[in-house]
Amino acid sequence: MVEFQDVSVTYNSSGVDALNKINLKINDGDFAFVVGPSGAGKSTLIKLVLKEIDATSGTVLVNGFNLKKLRRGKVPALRRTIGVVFQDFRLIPTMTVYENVAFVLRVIDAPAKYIRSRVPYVISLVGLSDKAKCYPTELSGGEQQRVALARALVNDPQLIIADEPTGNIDPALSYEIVELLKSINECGTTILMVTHEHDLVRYFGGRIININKGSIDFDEVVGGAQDES
Ligand SMILES: Nc1ncnc2c1ncn2[C@@H]1O[C@H](COP(=O)(O)OP(=O)(O)OP(=O)(O)O)[C@@H](O)[C@H]1O
Repeated sequence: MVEFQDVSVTYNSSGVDALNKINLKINDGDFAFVVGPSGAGKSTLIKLVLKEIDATSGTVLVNGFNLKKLRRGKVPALRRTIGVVFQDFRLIPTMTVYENVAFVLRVIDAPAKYIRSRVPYVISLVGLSDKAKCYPTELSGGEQQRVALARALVNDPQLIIADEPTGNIDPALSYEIVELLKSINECGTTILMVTHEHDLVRYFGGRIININKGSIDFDEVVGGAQDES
């Protein structure tokens, strides 16, 4: 669950009011698109959820943590409840698909036996079992993003944040990535997807949160074009 109560962010360095008294609630199991023009405050919102920055005022609650009260030492515990997928994949080029995904579990000292069963399972969920031994450079952009998704999923997070996940891939493959996020969401994971791609949002529909100049000017569930066909 993600909840923003009257949250504002002013960046000291620029004096910019990036978010202005935002109120927002995303329940467990929701799927929401976050849209809005460049500079609207979308990345600021994501940085708050990950506690990369703190709110200037207001309260941010994420997966049972009150971020204002969360001490530095507890931030890794918060972040373990969240999987993040970035536009530029951020895979480790010297590691295979399997190793990229396993790495997340190794860092948190997961038992080797668990890693051996969990990693192939998650790789199969994203349809890449036959590529497990490949290196990122041997994969298409869409496949690399699937690996990034497997890596975000492997720790069984409550929430996945996908920050422009389709920004670097072929438009036709973008739909597959969102389908995959949808199927992950159907298994109970909350998904927050930031995107500039209006065609995708129109096609899938669902909850759309539009941020404009630091304020939410639209937060509604709309039907998608796919529902009409
Ligand atoms: N670290 C920072 N220091 C100072 N100002 C910042 C910083 N990060 C963002 N801003 C400003 O805050 C406002 C919101 O920026 P933000 O990055 O959240 O927008 P965005 O909606 O994610 O944009 P984009 O779609 O281009 O990524 C902008 O005016 C931006 O210039």
